[in-house]
Amino acid sequence: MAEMALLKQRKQRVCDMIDQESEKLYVLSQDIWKTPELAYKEHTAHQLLTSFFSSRAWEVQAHYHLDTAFRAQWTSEATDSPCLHVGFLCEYDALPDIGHACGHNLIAEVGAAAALGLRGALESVQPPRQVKITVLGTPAEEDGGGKIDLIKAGAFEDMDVVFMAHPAQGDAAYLPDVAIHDVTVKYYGKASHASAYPWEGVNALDAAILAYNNVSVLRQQMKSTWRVHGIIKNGGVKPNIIPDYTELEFYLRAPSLKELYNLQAKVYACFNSAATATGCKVELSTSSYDFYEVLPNKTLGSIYLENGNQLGIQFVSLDKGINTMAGSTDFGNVTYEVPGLHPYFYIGSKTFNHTAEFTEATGSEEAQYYTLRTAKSLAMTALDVIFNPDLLERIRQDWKMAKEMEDIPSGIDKHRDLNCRAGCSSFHIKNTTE
Ligand SMILES: NCCC[C@H](NC(=O)CCN)C(=O)O
Repeated sequence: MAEMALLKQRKQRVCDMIDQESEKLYVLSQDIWKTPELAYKEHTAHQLLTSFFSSRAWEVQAHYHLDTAFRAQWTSEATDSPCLHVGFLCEYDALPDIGHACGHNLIAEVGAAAALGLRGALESVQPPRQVKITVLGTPAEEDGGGKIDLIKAGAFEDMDVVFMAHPAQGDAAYLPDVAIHDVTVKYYGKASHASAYPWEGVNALDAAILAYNNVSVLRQQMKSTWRVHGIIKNGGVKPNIIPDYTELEFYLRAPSLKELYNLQAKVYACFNSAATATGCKVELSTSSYDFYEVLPNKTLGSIYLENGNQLGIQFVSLDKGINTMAGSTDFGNVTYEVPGLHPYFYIGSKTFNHTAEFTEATGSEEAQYYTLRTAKSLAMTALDVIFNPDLLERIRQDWKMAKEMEDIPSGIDKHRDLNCRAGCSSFHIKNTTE
């Protein structure tokens, strides 16, 4: 009974610490929200977050493998037992034109608040083993995949468990974030006067339209859980010039890597056949890593649900509440490296991510109560793992089983791009410091 009372006291300490910092945390997320920055260009957010942690006696490494990534660390007193390493991730990239329409300013705030709360609890009571808390600033989730750059740089190597949380229309401990492959399709034809001698031209717009329509007819044979969506970024310059260049961008998604690979081959056939039919050349390329699906972890999810319920969170079940089909996130790749938890949290608005209305909601004061409540639930979950060694073993078992369920097609290098196997002509990642 004493142990339970003690744990309850520590969890209260987490909440008290976060409440004490609520003002500063709100200013932090507001300052990020007010200066929306795109993937790999989050210079202001990087500066705000590194200053935030430096001023609170964390060991901070700015420009950590990426110009706009950082690492902030704190370690408790050494004990005879092996150190337990907990990670909290901060995202802070915005979307073009509509700013923080996915609430990454709040993701950063949740990560920072949870880390402060956990440290506060551990400073007030000696944990049974040494604990290292790492806050990782992970840029470029919406475009590129900064977490994957950091995986390749070894940033997750000795972590035992990692947490983050994402704003949504309700609270869910887990949503099936799916695997995604981004591809840019370029068609090269031959210009000619469209009226005087069109027969001399090779029409790149015809190729683009055919490609789009090929995908449209493919849909009848696609699984209901597959997604393919795209835009025509360049369709030509003048009606009287046969377009000699067109460009499209597509996202392909599937619940697992294996299915994504299958879907990719079908969609690439749509792109390539449009080139054949029109006589154009085609180039398929990507500037983003493939994101893997988020592996669920039953044990972490159930501890989080328990802590969230204690704080009054009304979780929605997968089949009733918020959309059972989520988007994608590079946190999925992280869950292949280390057991992780990526819940979704209500911010006081039923509007949808990636809309101007959601941008307004993520910058509102009303979002603060829900944001800090989520941070408290995450930190309390980490506390349970620290003070109950059996949980860590169960978490690891869940993780091993989840990974075994997903047999990545052989020959695919982890975190390499699937393009290497499916005829993509080039693969380049922007703005890394290496
Ligand atoms: N090119 C990757 C797009 C990722 C994007 N992620 C989300 O919306 C999740 C929340 N940021 C997506 O379209 O799923």
